[in-house]
Amino acid sequence: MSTRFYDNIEPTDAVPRGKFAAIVLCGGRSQRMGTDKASIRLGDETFLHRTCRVIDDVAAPVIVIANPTQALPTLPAQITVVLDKFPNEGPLGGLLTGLTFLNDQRKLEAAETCGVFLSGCDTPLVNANVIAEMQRRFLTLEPSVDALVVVHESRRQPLHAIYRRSIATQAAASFERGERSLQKLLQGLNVVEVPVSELAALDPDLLFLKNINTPEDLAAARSLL
Ligand SMILES: Nc1nc2c(ncn2[C@@H]2O[C@H](COP(=O)(O)OP(=O)(O)OP(=O)(O)O)[C@@H](O)[C@H]2O)c(=O)[nH]1
Repeated sequence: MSTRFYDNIEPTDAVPRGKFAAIVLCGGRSQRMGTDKASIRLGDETFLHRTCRVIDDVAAPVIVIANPTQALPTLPAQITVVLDKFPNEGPLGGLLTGLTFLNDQRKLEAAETCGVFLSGCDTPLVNANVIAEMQRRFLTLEPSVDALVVVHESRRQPLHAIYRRSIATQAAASFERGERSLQKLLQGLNVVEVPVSELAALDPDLLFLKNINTPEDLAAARSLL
């Protein structure tokens, strides 16, 4: 389906709370790290706590999709934990679990939600200003656009993206076809890309994209704090 680059626009007013929900994925095997990334500490907080705290500033509700066998660290009280329906099947199954939950839960503010920000828990230097800028842009897009995705070094970042709630159908179809890749899902969606250069003024070192997957990545991230 079509892809176009987003034309730069001026930021508008603050985005009303409740317009955007968020899904934070924290299952997975953490094989490269050798220990569950969700519970690793960065400064005073665990990865998962920090990620949720920052995203909670700009999205509600924030849903954590966890593996049923996972021992989760303490989280801010307002964060909802949902068990992954497809544990260890990868991020697409986690996204599908989260979207299904949001679409089913009428009690949640999600009824008014137009978009869902998706993140892993292993980018704990995520930046609320960057997400808010993406939200402002998302609100200006036509309803036919399914997702707004950051592009860094020519690669889409599906775990730093806003998806329309309605793409649960496409996510389910992709999953049922046996696909497990968010990149593959994006190929079938109407995507608007945000070149990372357009967000760099808000986070010049692009810390928001720093994926911490290995002990070496962790040492580098800790040296920044
Ligand atoms: N809920 C859920 N989250 C997942 C799953 N697989 C990966 N994630 C999360 O998605 C993000 C990206 O995961 P990856 O780094 O690609 O994989 P990983 O399993 O965490 O790590 P490796 O085993 O080292 O590849 C991380 O925040 C993971 O916690 C899954 O099956 N379910």
